[in-house]
Amino acid sequence: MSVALTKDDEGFITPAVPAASTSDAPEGSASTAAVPPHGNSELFASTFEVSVTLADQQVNPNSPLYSVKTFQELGMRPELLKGIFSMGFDKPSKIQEKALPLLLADPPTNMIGQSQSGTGKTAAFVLTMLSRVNYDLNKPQALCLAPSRELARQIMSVVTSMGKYTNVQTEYAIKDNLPKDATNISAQIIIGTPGTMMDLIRRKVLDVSEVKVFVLDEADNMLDQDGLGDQTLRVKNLLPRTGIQIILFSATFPDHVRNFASKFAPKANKIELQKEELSVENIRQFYMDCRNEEHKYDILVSLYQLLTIGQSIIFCQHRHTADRISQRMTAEGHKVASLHGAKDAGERDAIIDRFREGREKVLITTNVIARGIDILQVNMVVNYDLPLMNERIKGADERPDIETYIHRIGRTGRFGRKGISINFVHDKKTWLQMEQIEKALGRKIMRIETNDLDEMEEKMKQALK
Ligand SMILES: Nc1ncnc2c1ncn2[C@@H]1O[C@H](COP(=O)(O)OP(=O)(O)OP(=O)(O)O)[C@@H](O)[C@H]1O
Repeated sequence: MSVALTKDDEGFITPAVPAASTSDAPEGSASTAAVPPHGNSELFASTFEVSVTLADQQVNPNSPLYSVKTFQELGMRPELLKGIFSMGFDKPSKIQEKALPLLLADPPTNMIGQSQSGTGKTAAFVLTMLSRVNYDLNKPQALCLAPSRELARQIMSVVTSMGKYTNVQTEYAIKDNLPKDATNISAQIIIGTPGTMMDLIRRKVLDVSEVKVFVLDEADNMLDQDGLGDQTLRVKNLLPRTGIQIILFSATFPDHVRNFASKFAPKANKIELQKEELSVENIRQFYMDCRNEEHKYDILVSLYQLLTIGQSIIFCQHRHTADRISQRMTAEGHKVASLHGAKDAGERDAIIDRFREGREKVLITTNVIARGIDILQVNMVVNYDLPLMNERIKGADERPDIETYIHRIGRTGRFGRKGISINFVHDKKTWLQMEQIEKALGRKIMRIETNDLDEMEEKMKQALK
C-alpha cells in the first residue's frame, strides 16, 4: 500500500491528500477492493485505501487473503452473488474459499473455523445463514451470537448488505432494542448477544422450532467458561436437539476452549491455524518505554497527531481509565471519544457510529470492543495497558492475555491493510509481560524512543508504507 504522507508545519505526518467531507464521499468511493457495508466515512476517500494491496495479496499464495477459486465456483445463489459483488468483493479469501463449500454442503455439517483477524470470516457465516433460510417462512431460522452489541450490529450490517437482493427479514436480540411488549419475532435471521437471546427464547417471543443454523462469532470467547460460556450453553440447550448446523468462528481457539468447542459442535469440519500463523504480518508491532503511569498519558498526548492520521483505538484495562484519559484529553483541546460497558445502550451505539463515520478519530476503550470490530481506516492501536488474564478470569494471575492481545491489535490491518500497534510499558513487570507476548507470537516487537518524535514518525511512516 502506498500511503502518501507529508509533514505539516510542526513536523508531524499527515495524509498528503485532505480527506473528503463526510457528506461528499461518493458511494463506494473508497477502496474498490472492500467497500464496507457500514456508512461512508470521509476517510474512505483518503489515501489510506489503496486497492493495489488487496490485489497483490490475493495473488500471493502465502497470504490468508489468497484463493484459487471465484465466488461463482463456490455455488452461491445468484442474488447472494449480486450482494457480494455489490460490496466490492471480487474474490474469496482463503477462509472463505475453504469454509464455504463445507458450510454449504448438504447434509449440513458443523464447522469450527479459525483464521486471522480481518480475513473475512463474517462473510463465510453470513453467506451460510443467508443460503440456508427459507424466505417464504416467517419464522426464526438462523441465530447468531456475538460478545458485544457493537459486534452484533456490525454483523447485522453485513447481513443486510449481502442479503439486499433477497427478501430476508432480520431482527436484533440485543438489550433495549425490541419494544418491551414485543410478542413474536417473525424474522428469519436473529443476531444478538447471549443474555438477550436467552431471554427472548424463554419468554417465547422468539420461537426456535424452525432454527437450523446457530452461529457463534468470536466462538472461543462465547464458549469460555470464565466468560460468556454459561449463557451461550443455555441458549443452545433451548434449541431443538437435532437438525441444527452449529458454526463456530474465531481468530483464536486457546487449548482450554478447543475441547469444549468440539463437544459444542460435534463432528465438525475444522479449519485451524498453527500457533505461528496467529497474527498477521501486515500489523507492525512496537513498544514505548514510559517512565511511569503519568508518563504514559503524556506520551499518548504527544502521539495525538500520529493517532489522527487515520483512526486509532486506545485500549485501557479499566473503564475509569478510559473515561479519565478521554476527559483530560478533551479538556486539553483534543477530540477523542470513550466507549465502555458502563455506558447505556443508546450512548454506545451513537459513539461507535460516530467513530465509524470518522467523526471521531481516536476512540479510548476497554476490552469491550477488542473483538471483531471492523473499521478499515483504523491504522493504529495503542495498548495503553496490556491485556491481562486476571481481567478475564477471576483469580487468575497477571500473565498477559495473548488472545485478547491478538484481537486488540487485529482492529487494525484489516484485510491486508497496513497497521501499527504500540504497547506502553512502564516498569519491569509490564516489560516482562510484553516479552511474554513477543515470545508467544514469535514476532519481534520493536522499540520506539519516547523522546524522539522524528524517529517515531519515521518508523511509523515506514511501517505504514
Ligand atoms: N472477499 C473479500 N474481498 C474483499 N474484502 C473482503 C472480502 N471478505 C471480507 N472482506 C472485508 O474484509 C474486512 C474484514 O472482514 P471480517 O470483519 O469478516 O474479518 P474477520 O475475519 O471476521 O476478523 P476478526 O477476527 O477481527 O473478527 C471487512 O471490511 C470485509 O468487508
